[in-house]
Order: sequence, then C-alpha cells, then structure tokens
Amino acid sequence: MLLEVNVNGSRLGDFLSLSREHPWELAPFSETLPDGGEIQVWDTGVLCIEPASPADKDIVLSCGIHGNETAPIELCERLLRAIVAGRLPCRQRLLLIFGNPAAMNLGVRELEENLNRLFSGAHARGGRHSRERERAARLEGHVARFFEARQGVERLHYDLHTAIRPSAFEKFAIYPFPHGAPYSRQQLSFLAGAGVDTILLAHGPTTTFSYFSAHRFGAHAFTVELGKVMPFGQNDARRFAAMERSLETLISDPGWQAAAVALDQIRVFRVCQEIIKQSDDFRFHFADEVANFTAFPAGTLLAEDGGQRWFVQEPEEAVIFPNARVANGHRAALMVVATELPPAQLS
Ligand SMILES: O=C(O)CCC(=O)N[C@@H](CCC(=O)O)C(=O)O
Ligand SMILES: [Zn+2]
Repeated sequence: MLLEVNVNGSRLGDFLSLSREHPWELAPFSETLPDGGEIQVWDTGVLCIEPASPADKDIVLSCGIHGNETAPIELCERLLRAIVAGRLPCRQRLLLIFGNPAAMNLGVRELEENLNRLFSGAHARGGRHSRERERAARLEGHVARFFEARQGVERLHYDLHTAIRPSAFEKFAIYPFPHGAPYSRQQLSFLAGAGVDTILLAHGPTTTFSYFSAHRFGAHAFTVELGKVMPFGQNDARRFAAMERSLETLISDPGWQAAAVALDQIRVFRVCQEIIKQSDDFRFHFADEVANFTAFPAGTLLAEDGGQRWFVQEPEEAVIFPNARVANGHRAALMVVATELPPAQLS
C-alpha cells in the first residue's frame, strides 16, 4: 500500500513510509511549511529544510545508515512529523537523511556492503558495484550540495546509530580523527546535555559518514551511538529523550547554547588498536555476550586469524564493536584506553 498522503494533505508527514515504498529512487518535490519555510525532497530518504530566514548553523542529521538501527530512525521521524505539523519551528538549515531505506525494509544492517565504510570516495574504489556504493555516492553528493550552498556558518553533522551489543556506557560518540582541528568544548557540552557523556577519539582517517563531513567540509561531525539495536516499535523513546530535546532546541532556537559541562564529567577514550579481520578463520577469544567497553588486562589474547594473534598491550584495554562476522579486510573490533582531553587541543 502506498502511503503518499498524510492527514494534513502533506506527503511529508509520512516521508519515511514514502521512502521505504521507493527505497532506491524518489522524484524530488517540495512543500511549504506552516512557518513559511520550504521542505525539499532531494532523494529517497533525503530532505532539506530551508527556513524562510535561516540562522547560522547548517545541520546534517542522519540515521538508518545501518538499516536495523531503528531507534534513531524513529527519533528523526518524530522530529520530522513535528516540523511538518508546525509544532516544531525549524530555524536552521537542516538536511535530514534516512540512510538505507531498502535495508530498513528487510530489517538488516546492510544489503550487500556496510554503507558506513564507503564514504570519502571508498564507494568508487575496488572495482565493485553494490547498492550501498550507489547510495554512498549519492549521499556524498547531497551533503556536498547542502554544505556548499553557503559559507561562513557553523557546520554540524550528527550521524545517529545504535550498537549491536549492549554497552557498559550506553551512549557514546566517536569523534573523528581531527586533522589538527581542536576538539570543541561546545560540541562536547551539546553531546553531554543530550545524554552522550562518553567520547571515543578516533586514531586516524576512516571511510565513515561522520569522518567525510568533518574532513571534507570542516563540520563538527560525530558518529553517535544511542543504545542497543532493537526492531522497529520496540524502542523505549524515554531512553532517547535527552537527545531528542537537545536536537529540537538546536534547530528551533538560534540563540540557544548547551550548558557548559566540566571536562571531568566526560569520559574519554582513545583508540589504541584496531583489529582487522583477515580471513574466514578469524575468531575472538572472548564470549559473544561481552558488552562494549568490557576491559581486559595486559597480555590477554583477544583474537586470532590464521597465524596472526592480537593481545592487550596496554595495562588495560576495553573492546568496542566486536563483530567477527564483518567482511574480510574490515574492522572486527576497536580497542580503547581511558585518556584525558589535552587542554591545548580544545577550543
Ligand atoms: O555495534 C556495532 O558493532 C556497530 C555499531 C555501528 O554501526 N558503529 C559505527 C561506528 C562508526 C565510526 O567508527 O565512526 C560503524 O561501525 O559504522
Ligand atoms: Zn550503525
């Protein structure tokens, strides 16, 4: 059944359904918002809100880059419905992205390839074709069109995810490798106010969506993990309320700044090892139920793959995103250690 018209006569109140009905292509169209702004559909799962008088932030908000990570999708859908209905005025330019509608339809993380490993041009390398490669190329183009439309404003990108395993620290953000740019106190405060008080400092360039926006457009960009993966309809919205309220305020109140948070209120880790799966022989030496941020002492054998073995090298290392089922050549886990943000690297 096509759900192309909602109760207000707008096709946008049910934009997610519309995108899932047309998971690979949706002809562009636009509508006027109750507050006079314009809402432009650029692609399936992608729409841009142009306020009548935009304030000074350009915000990309993405979710569903992995199709089964439903809580952020539901959160973004609630925000969009509130904007379309006129309950939430959108004063900042906003690019809202539902990343992989086809994977959402099947309730899977990915169809053929991990979309979040295909940015910064990775979709064009390796001589392969896949639906996710096509989508990554298109999403890059949409983000470029959005950010390049104006200069001299603050650029933000929050790429919302949920994790496969439970996490000892439920909500955490990955701060992409900085390229010499300082870490932003204001962004750390925004995230902490949104319930994300644990930060992982990435150790190098990657092909993730958040790194793409940070590196190519100088955006304050983050991969934000909001909890554990659950099927559609089974998320408890109260667990995401702090992030939802913070995003609502960010887009509706141009004068707002998140309350400053003392740095000692934020838990910080740095990546010390990346475990890359080499072959089908790869296996971990810890149980499947191990939660993110579980710590292991020095010398612990973590994983092996043919002749290669990975051990804990620092006095204590914690594991993030362990997944033995990733494709060969992909990250099977990150190992992290607690650290502090050097004041000299903060702005
Ligand atoms: O729980 C897991 O194993 C994966 C959760 C997830 O999708 N995480 C992102 C992190 C991206 C980053 O490192 O910035 C991913 O793996 O793509
Ligand atoms: Zn994800």
